[in-house]
Amino acid sequence: MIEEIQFYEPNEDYGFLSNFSHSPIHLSDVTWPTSEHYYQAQKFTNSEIVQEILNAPTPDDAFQLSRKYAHLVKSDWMDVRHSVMRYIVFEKFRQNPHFTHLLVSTGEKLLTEHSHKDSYWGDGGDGRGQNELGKILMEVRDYFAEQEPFKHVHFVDSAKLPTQWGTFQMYGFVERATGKEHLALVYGELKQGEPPLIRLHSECLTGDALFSARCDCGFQLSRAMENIVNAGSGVLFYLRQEGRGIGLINKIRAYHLQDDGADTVEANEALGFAADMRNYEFCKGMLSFLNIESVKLMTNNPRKVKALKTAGINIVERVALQEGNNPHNSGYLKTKASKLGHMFDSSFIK
Ligand SMILES: Nc1nc2c(ncn2[C@@H]2O[C@H](COP(=O)(O)OP(=O)(O)OP(=O)(O)O)[C@@H](O)[C@H]2O)c(=O)[nH]1
Ligand SMILES: [Zn+2]
Repeated sequence: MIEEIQFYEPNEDYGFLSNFSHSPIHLSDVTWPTSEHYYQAQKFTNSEIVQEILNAPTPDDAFQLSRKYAHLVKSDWMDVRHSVMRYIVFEKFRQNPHFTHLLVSTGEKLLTEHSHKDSYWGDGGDGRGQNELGKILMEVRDYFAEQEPFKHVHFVDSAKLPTQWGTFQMYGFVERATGKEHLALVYGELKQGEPPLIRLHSECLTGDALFSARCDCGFQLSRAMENIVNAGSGVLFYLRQEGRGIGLINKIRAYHLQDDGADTVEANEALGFAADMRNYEFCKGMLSFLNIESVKLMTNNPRKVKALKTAGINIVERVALQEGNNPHNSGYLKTKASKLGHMFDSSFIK
């Protein structure tokens, strides 16, 4: 049974789908406040009417103006209105990527404009209408679902996450290629043009949750969250890449080999894995959802720096995150430096 999303008012659930939702659309040298403004204005050839509709304070006013001048609608409007609507809905999402992420995140659901006033663009309120706007939205969704950066993750939901340092807003994403569930913990306000302090933290159950001293992850995680709160804003991306991508059980097998003398790279390779199996491509989708283009990145790992640069993310600053050196992990840290290129100060790994 295909799930259905019914939308109508811009301020209700899925309101971004409505033509009345605020979504600036720049066409040649004009900025239309909503797709509704543009659609209603195209009914007329009289430039003064077009200008009056463009300047209408709300989409509802734009709609009322087109009713007021109904006797002046151009003669071929009924022949062209569908292509006008399709064009402006596509442009709305092309120019407002956050909305595009939300649209793509509706997955395969049926999108229905639940409008008792309109049985052409909507369902007529009784489900018997043509729902032409819903059909256009699903077509536009299918297109963007295969495009960068929308194809990597679906946003599902967000909720507050109070912590000892401060309260983050937790965003849940599902990676389309693997089904893995990744998080973005956002603190404070992410301001356009101000690169936020971020961390791409790879999941380490033993370090992050079981207080393990044989790696530096848990120490880094708490420090990173504290740093973000102290900076006033930022994002901790929690990536389900346990064991540098080989998973928890394989990491235990790798630890066992390390208990018998192998180093962290040799152990992975003895199990038939590369030293590091992680891929960060999908992070593009989460960064784009949050409208982040430049970052200050907390890491010691040159591969992460490279991965983000390859993903087109501008790293304005790399912030070292050297935490938790102790007798149980000093060999591990030394191997990360010598074999995986981790950038540690000599004072950190004595
Ligand atoms: N396979 C394997 N994974 C490990 C081992 N120790 C830690 N990990 C995993 O390594 C990941 C963290 O990678 P690190 O190299 O510690 O740090 P990084 O995230 O690459 O780099 P930083 O951003 O500087 O912390 C987590 O997924 C851990 O589960 C190990 O001995 N073997
Ligand atoms: Zn760890």
